[in-house]
Amino acid sequence: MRTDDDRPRTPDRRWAGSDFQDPPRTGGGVALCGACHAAGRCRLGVQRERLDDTGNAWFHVTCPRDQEGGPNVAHGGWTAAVMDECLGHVPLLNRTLSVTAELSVSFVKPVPVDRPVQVRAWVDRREGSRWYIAGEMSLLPGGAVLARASGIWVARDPGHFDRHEKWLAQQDSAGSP
Ligand SMILES: CCCCCCCC(=O)SCCNC(=O)CCNC(=O)[C@H](O)C(C)(C)COP(=O)(O)OP(=O)(O)OC[C@H]1O[C@@H](n2cnc3c(N)ncnc32)[C@H](O)[C@@H]1OP(=O)(O)O
Repeated sequence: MRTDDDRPRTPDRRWAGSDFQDPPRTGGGVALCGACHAAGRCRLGVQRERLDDTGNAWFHVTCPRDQEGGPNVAHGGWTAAVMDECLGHVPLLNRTLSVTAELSVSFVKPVPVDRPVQVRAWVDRREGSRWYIAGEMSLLPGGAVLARASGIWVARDPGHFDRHEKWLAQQDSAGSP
């Protein structure tokens, strides 16, 4: 029986001609990834983003109720995903496609659901193709820190995803071990 996993992979036309450096954005300036592009909104709840003159990127985020973990607080996976998303947008805001190579998250306080929080992200340093990026999530108003994150993003050329598709096809044609 054929399953979803067996379906031949066809080129994804949504990205045709895209260099991935200038993705579609919402009215709030939020860069949309593949599935969020289709949904027309950031499904993680990032509502606004901007880069200021000093190199800080600012994000307004609200944890959706369907990401609740404990009562009225976010699942930790949501917090990690949002930090990945926001920190990873810093190269994009500088017109550079990159992918997450490493991510470390400190969960300082539970994050309330259905309540706006703020994420600030900045570049600590750059070495070769590596961007060392850090950030923190804080409560609004007041600014109490809820989470901190840091990681390494590696700049990629637009052929990154095509090369991955070819690599995947090679893995599939190699068969089971
Ligand atoms: C809006 C549309 C855009 C969508 C963007 C979406 C972004 C994402 O979703 S990211 C998703 C999660 N991340 C991923 O999928 C990444 C998966 N990993 C990879 O693709 C590869 O391991 C990758 C690219 C990180 C490194 O590949 P690799 O073949 O090792 O690259 P290579 O050319 O040898 O190394 C490149 C650089 O990365 C460094 N590097 C590689 N891996 C790591 C690592 N884990 N930690 C730190 N540095 C690393 C190398 O030292 C090298 O540095 P330099 O250029 O300064 O010499």
